[in-house]
Amino acid sequence: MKIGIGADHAGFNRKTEIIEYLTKKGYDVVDFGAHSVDRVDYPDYAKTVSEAVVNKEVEVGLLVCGTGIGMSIAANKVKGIRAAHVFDELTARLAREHNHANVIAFGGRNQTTSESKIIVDAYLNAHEESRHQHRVDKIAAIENGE
Ligand SMILES: O=C(CO)[C@H](O)[C@H](O)[C@H](O)COP(=O)(O)O
Repeated sequence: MKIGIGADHAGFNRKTEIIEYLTKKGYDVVDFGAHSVDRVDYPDYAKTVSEAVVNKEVEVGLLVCGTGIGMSIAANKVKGIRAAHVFDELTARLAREHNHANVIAFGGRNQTTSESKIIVDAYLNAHEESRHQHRVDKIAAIENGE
């Protein structure tokens, strides 16, 4: 699976750890920056990763900022993105199963590395449940102004 990942300065170190973790597991991880802890703006990275998901350059996106909130808000402005702000194993799993989230956002400042790894594993190992498709379709209808 090809995964896109992005972070701001607050998520940079966690991004680095997650890239190493996922690469060792055999995932193909594309790093969309940031590339240092220099202060940057999270919407720039949310946009880049989200566009890569929509354009099918990657299958899913992972976004890390301080809390995950800003990244999720920004990512959801990109048409076709269902970004979930997740904070534990359950929310990460259900984001995929129920909400068909194609992006997850989480915090580099409010959780530990091992908690982030649990979140990422839960999301990547989960599968979209077809019984929720009609609800996801209704989200798309809202996005399309229907
Ligand atoms: O905006 C955020 C979450 O909603 C992110 O956590 C940012 O990383 C955070 O706002 C950055 O804050 P800083 O004080 O500029 O480091």
